[in-house]
Amino acid sequence: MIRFLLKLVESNDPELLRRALSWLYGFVRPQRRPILALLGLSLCASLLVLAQPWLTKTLIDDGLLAKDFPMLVKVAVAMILVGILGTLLAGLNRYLHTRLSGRILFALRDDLYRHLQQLSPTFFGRRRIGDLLSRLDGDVAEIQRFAVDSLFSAVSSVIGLLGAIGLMLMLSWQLSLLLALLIPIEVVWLRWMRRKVERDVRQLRERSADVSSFLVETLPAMKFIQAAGQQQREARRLENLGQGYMSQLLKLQVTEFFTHAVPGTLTSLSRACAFLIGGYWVVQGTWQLGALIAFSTYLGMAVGPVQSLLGLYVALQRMTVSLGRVMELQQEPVQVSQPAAPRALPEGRGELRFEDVHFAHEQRAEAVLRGVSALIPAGRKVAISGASGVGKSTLIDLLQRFYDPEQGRVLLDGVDLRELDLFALRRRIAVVSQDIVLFRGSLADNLAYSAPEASREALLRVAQLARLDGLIESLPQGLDSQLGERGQQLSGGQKQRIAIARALLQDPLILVLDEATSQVDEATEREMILAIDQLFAERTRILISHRPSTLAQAELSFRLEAGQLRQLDSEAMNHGH
Ligand SMILES: Nc1ncnc2c1ncn2[C@@H]1O[C@H](COP(=O)(O)OP(=O)(O)OP(=O)(O)O)[C@@H](O)[C@H]1O
Repeated sequence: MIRFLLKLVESNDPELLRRALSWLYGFVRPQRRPILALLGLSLCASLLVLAQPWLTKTLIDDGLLAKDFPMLVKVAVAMILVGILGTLLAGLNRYLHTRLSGRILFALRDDLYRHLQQLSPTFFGRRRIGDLLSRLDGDVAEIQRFAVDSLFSAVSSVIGLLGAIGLMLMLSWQLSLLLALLIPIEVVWLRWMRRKVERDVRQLRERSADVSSFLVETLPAMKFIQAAGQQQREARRLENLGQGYMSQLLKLQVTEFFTHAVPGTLTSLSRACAFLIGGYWVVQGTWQLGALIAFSTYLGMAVGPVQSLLGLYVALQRMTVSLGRVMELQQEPVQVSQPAAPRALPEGRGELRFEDVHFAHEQRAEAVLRGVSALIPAGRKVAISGASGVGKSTLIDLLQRFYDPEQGRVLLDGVDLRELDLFALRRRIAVVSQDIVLFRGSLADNLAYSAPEASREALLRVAQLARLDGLIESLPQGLDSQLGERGQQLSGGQKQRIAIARALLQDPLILVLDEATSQVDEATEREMILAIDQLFAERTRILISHRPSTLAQAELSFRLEAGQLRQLDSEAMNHGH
């Protein structure tokens, strides 16, 4: 099957297409039995459809024209039964078909989403969310439509075509020669139009991704846009994007119109020919009226499948475009993955060692970390300072294995992070960073995000440690109050305190506060850090801040400068930075 499809599609990269098709086949394969059952049903439905014109012919020639009333009644009853059975089968087919295609669609999307879940922040930084959305949504649906719908459409078309041709030959082989003229012309035409359709479809998908990207970017930033007074500009941008989409859509409509119009016109012409020639024979008395009517119906029925088979050819191109876009995501390499034989976290207390760590972000000329070597002893409170953009957060990203060092290693209690169980590692390193993620849901849900099993008491305790009691009291339903989209109704400091409480609940081995208290007043910050120190006296704590008062509380101080981490002696600490 895959080899057959590969032959049909001319691709610039047959190897990629082969991989894409076998990826796709992986989702169709588990559904073999429902597919076979449905194919059986489709076969019955197609045969019933083929039976109708033959019954009409019998009704006219053997009943009406032969003036045989009992025959007329028999054929009429048969027609009613065939009609009812056909309707029932169509309904059942539709239901089972929707169920099958839904299953395949969700399996495809789940697989893709799981893959995206393993990709690095660099990938998400590079990609527009709207574009990802349109690939996960529109393109995946397009593939699923093809994988399921086209299969059935192909089968019923082939049966319809062969059945119709067979019956036409039985009625009149001479008139059937019309098909020998009609079908090749259609095939040549549709093959020629194929490339244009493919190109237009890809462009349309890209225009549609532009619109979703625009909405995804601007809706959350509405307050900023209003404050900057740029509503007009954004409205105009949407208008332009809409026009871009519209003109591409119209272009595709025109291309598709011509793709179908030529075969459609040819069909009407050949049916007219059949009526002229066949009609002449009926008038001459060499052919029966019922046979002529049945023939012309079969001619229409034969051309339909040819069109839909060739339409499938166009749909196949469309699907290849979508498959290409989806495969781009599916093939995106996972930079950081779970080791083949992950080691459990060592029993130590959280000693960190950086050994000659080098790291450069993708597409940046200069490395941010150029030989970082440092020992962060277990159970200590350590400050890391450094100019903005020098790479402090990047260092923490390496600690959580969002990236791996290009050279050198990071060790936790003497074990290279790359050997450890990735999930256990991330679970035991809690990082409160500058970007705080809050989901729609209650305050309690948000606090317990990384530790969903946490008890109510534990939630209240961490909330108190993070000085959230005031906020909880002021909310109408306390811990169970809804936070709203991305916590927009909260102050910056409140969001930071929620993030800290959430990290505490994770019971980390290493707690990193990366500018985590920058929006909290100094007195509250001191209280919180004191509370954390009491709770985690034995754990490693890393504070990253630009605020001297925060840094002054640390037992050890490091400064990141020129890609290297330097330990400051206490004198340097006292003189500030
Ligand atoms: N995903 C990324 N892709 C490319 N470059 C990046 C990426 N993330 C960060 N950088 C770059 O790496 C450098 C270090 O960034 P990082 O966020 O680690 O700095 P920082 O010291 O934490 O800064 P700040 O104190 O302002 O938070 C910056 O020049 C930044 O532009």
